[in-house]
Parts: sequence; C-alpha cells; structure tokens
Amino acid sequence: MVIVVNFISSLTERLRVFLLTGENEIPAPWWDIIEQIQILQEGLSSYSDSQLFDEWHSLRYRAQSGESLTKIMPEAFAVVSEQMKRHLGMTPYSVQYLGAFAMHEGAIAEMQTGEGKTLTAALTLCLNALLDHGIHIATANDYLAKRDANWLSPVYHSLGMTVGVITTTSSLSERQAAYECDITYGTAREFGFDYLRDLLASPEFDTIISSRRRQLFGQRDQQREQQFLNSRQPYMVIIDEADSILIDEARTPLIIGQTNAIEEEQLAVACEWSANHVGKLKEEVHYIAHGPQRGMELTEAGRRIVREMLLQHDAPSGLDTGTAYLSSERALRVQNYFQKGRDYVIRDEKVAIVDEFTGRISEGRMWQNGIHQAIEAKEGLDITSPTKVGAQTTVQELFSRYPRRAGMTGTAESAAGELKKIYNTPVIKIPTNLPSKRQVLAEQVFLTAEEKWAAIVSETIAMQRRGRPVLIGTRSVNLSNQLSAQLLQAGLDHEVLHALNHENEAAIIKQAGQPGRITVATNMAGRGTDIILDQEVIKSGGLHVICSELHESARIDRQLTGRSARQGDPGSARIFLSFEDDILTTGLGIQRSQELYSTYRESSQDLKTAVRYFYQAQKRVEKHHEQQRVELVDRINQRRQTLQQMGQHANLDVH
Ligand SMILES: Nc1ncnc2c1ncn2[C@@H]1O[C@H](COP(=O)(O)OP(=O)(O)OP(=O)(O)O)[C@@H](O)[C@H]1O
Repeated sequence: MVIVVNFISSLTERLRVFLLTGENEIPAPWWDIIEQIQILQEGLSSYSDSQLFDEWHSLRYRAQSGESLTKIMPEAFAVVSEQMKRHLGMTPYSVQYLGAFAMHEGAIAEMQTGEGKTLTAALTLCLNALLDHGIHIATANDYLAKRDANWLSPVYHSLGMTVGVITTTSSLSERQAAYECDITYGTAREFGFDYLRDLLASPEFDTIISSRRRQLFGQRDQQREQQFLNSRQPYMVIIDEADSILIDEARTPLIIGQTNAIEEEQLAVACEWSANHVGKLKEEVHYIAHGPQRGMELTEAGRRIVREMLLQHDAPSGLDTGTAYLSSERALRVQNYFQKGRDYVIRDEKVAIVDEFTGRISEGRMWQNGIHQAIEAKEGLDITSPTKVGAQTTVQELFSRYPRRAGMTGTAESAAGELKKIYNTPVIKIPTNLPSKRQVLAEQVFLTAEEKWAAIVSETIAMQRRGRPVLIGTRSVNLSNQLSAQLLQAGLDHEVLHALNHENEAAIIKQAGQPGRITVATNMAGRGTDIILDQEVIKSGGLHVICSELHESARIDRQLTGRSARQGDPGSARIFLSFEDDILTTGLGIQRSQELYSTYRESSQDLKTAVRYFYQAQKRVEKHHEQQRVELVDRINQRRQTLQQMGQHANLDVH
C-alpha cells in the first residue's frame, strides 16, 4: 500500500505541472492515477463501515497537519468511492475522477450533460472538506441544491461530515446553521445575497458609509443589528453550470435594497398616471426609441403633450413636470420592450421576472430604477416598494472572495477565453464515459416564422410516427403556448414545461423519454433532470431535440441539444430558423435583417446558405453581452472607490 501511495504522489505532482502549462488535453499520468485509486478502493472493500470511517479520520488528521491535499487525493477518492458504492450503489467512472482532479486543481471541468457531474463534484467537495474550512457548492437552482444535498447526504454522513442547504425560502437561522456545515449547497444568488446582507451588517460597511450616505439610505436595516449569516471566511466554492453563472448571470449585479416611504408613494403615483397616458404618444413624433437598454426619449412635441396632460383635471396633484417626463419615458420603455410571457409572468398578482437564460422565475428579483413598478402599473397590479441600492456586488467579485474556486458545466469550452481572462480559471474538457452517438442534423431555414413553425410540427409528427420522443425548446412562455396550440390543432398530445408550471418539471421530464411523447419547454429544458429513455425508444433512435430559434447565447442552444443522446444513448437534434427570428434584429439590426428578408424572399433557393447570418448575429449579441459584463465590473469598482473616498472624508470630519 505504501509503495502505491508513494507512486501516486509523484503522479499527482505531474498533474499540477500539467495544469500550470494551460494545455487542455488529458495527460497520460491521470489515467494511471485512476487505476491506482481503483486498486486502493478494491483494498477497502473488505473494511467495515467503522474501519472506513477511521481511515477517513486519519486522512483528516494528515490534511490538517499540513500534508498537501493533492498528495492525499488518491487515498481520499478511494474512501469516498467506497462509501458511494455502499450508500448509492454507484462507483465513479474514470471520467468522473478526471473531472474531480480538474476541479481540485481549480479548473472548470467541461463534462457533457448526463455524465454525472453531481457525483464528480462530491469527490472534490469531500477532499477539500478534510480541512474543516467549509465548502460551498453553487447550483443552478433551489431544486438542484436540495436534490443533490439529499442524494449525497448518506455519503457525507458516513464520512462524519455535515451538509446544509440554503434556498430562497430559508430563514435566517436556517442559513446560519447551513453555513456552519462542512458542505453547503445553495444557488450563487443566495450565496451572493447572504454575502451582501453580511456586508451591510459589517463594521467596515459603517466606516465606508458616511453619516451623509446613511441619511440617503435611511436608518440601519434590521438585519444589520443581528449576527452574521456566515461568520466563516469562505474557503472553496464549486460552481455548477459555471458558464451560465460566471458568464450569463454576470451581466446583472446582485443588489440588496432599502426602501424610502416618500419616494415609494411618489413613484407609485407617477407610474400609474403614466401607464394610463402614454398610449397617446406616437413613436418618431413624440418619442424616439433607442433600444431596450437605453430606452425612450421624449421629443419636444412629446414633452409638450405630457405638460398638457399634467394640466388636465385627472392629473395627480404634486406630480412635477420632470418626474412626469421620466415616468412617461419609463412607461414607454416598458410598453415597447418588456413582454408578458417572455420577460415576466404574473404569479399571485405579482410581476415575476423570467430568467432569459433558464426560463425559470428568478425568485426575489426586481427590476431597478422604477421599471418593476412601471410594469406593475401597466398590468394594473398593486405597486410594490421600490428599493434603493443598499449594497451590490457582481458575480465576479462574489467568487473572487473564495481563495479556491472551481466549476463544472456541459458547455464551457466556447467561453474558455473569457473565463480565463476574467476569472483566471482554465477549462478542461473531460471525455465522455461512452462515445457520443448524437446526430446533429442540418439546420432548416425558412423565410417566415409561420413556415418555420409548420415545419417543426411536421418534423414532430414524422419523429412521433417512428416512436421517438421529441423535445422542442422555445425562447419564451408565449412561444411555447403558441406552439402548443398548433400541436393541438394537428391533434398531437403533448406536455408544456415553462416558468409557470415548473413545479411539475420532474414529473413531466420523467415521461419525456417515453415512445412518441412530445414535450415543449422554454430554455430551462429540464436542466439538471435526466430524460430517461424507454428501451423501445433506444431501439427507434432515441430522443429528438428541436431547437426552434437561436438563443442569444450559443451555450443555451448546446444545452438544449445536449438533452439528446446522453450517456452513449442514440439521439438527434436539429435547429430551425426563420428570417423573422429575434436573433437577426438583435444581432444585425432591424434594417439589415429586413434587407436579408427581402433578398431571400426573392431567391428562396439560397435559404440554405443563409445559416451563417444567424450565427453571425448570435456572435454579435454574445460580444455585446461580454462588453456589458466588463462595463458592469468597472462601474461597480468605480462606485466602491467613490464610496471609500466618501468614507475617508467622513472620518476626517469626525477627527
Ligand atoms: N458512476 C455512476 N454510475 C452509475 N450511474 C451514474 C454514475 N454517475 C452518475 N450516474 C447517473 O447518471 C445520471 C446523471 O447524473 P447527473 O444528473 O449528475 O448528470 P449531469 O452531468 O449533472 O447532467 P446535467 O448536465 O443534465 O445536469 C443520474 O441518474 C446519476 O444517477
């Protein structure tokens, strides 16, 4: 045993050298280490449970006495694997060890969907938990946090480790308890908000925030009076769906707000008044549209009309002209760019934001700068409290607090450059356990959206006739409903999975691999839930995935197509496009997309060669989003510096 362990130690040193060189191919020594782990595990199979526990305990002792975790890794993985075999009935595959090595060394392991990332992460988590510092695993949503923690808890408990879960609904004391555990599961968003809550409660925040600034933000938040939620210094985080969190979500800051009663009242009045009046304003005459980000601008004629409306008897008293201009511009922006069913849904008489990347409701999120209230006014709902920024952070800053961080995902390779640049984290591509049998069929391009949807229905019928299940991904709840109506018209039974019914997700996904089953899903597309194929389906070609439009991020498209042909199963995928798709206008502009539309209307035989325009448009949008992320980080850093300067001035005043 000693000889084996020494041999492994020399190999693990080589593993580190490899990572530092930044190549992303799996080197031969990694395979040798796996073989040795398997030999070690074989030796442990005769151990009793208490002997295994003692073995783990001695590894803890060695780790805490200063022996490097990399050196201990093979022995630790052998013990954890033996516990996985005993408690879950599964022994990690070789590729899962590769993923765990990569993550232990701080990389993002790119593992295809369905390759077993949950188990892989557990290996790395256990190893790093040997130091007793507390490890976080950031999952894509609450459901996965609970599911994964429950599934793996017998393994953690058998090693004497505690595991906690934080979800949107966790109380403060539940959060405190979960952070005390060896391993804590939660979403990046929850970890981020708890960090901000603790930041607001910290004495440093008081020094930074001068008394003048406190006046601006109102009195101390109640939460600031109580203990920290997480009193431990964060040590390591593993980020699941790392590209989605580190790239897609990094465009919006995490903000924790504080309210102000007077502004609340004024905003509500202005929003309601504007929502009722902006219908009278005409584009180009009264306002200019600058796009979703920059919004609307009233022209001189527009301002005149707003002033006239303010003089009418139904105008609320106390609404000043400046506020009326601003709230009219905001109401116009909401009317033109925020779509019910795509950007938000109404749930329990409240506006709930739909995450554009996952298709799920972003629990607890509100749009800032009065947008949320303007939407409520447009929908005739009660106006909720506006929030002022109390503290904010970026995803980049949140994760840079952890001395050790790693990630895993099915689709990081295309974002490898940005991940390396912003987070200094390499991406390592892990091979699949079994060779992939996915057939990616040629894209189909149509002039109009109508033709495209008709073709999607036809392809669905053809696949169903062969006994194959079909999963159709759409970009919004509205489109899902529209397609659903068409499927019904064609007499096709189907299930719809979207932000408003995602409680049934697991049940719907469970059935999605049955012969001839049709499932329509918004972007979430059952991420994190396995579509298990019926034996008959495997014989008839597996799941067929239809991507009904290109998403603004190519990774989301790949996640969708990746639902087919998992773990060596057969399967296929096809992307359908039309010249009326949003991606063209967003990426190439309205004029260019109209030109393309006209060109291809005249020469429809060229449609096939048009595919490249769609990918070009998608690339442009991705580039634009990357730019936004860089700007966000700069803006928040600048704001911090200003605050710090204000704090220093305040201190000078006191002295
Ligand atoms: N070593 C193993 N032996 C047998 N089954 C395994 C093993 N590892 C994982 N599985 C099974 O494979 C399936 C997929 O696992 P998991 O959900 O972790 O995959 P994933 O890579 O996270 O997929 P996704 O990207 O869809 O979330 C699960 O049903 C799991 O039980």
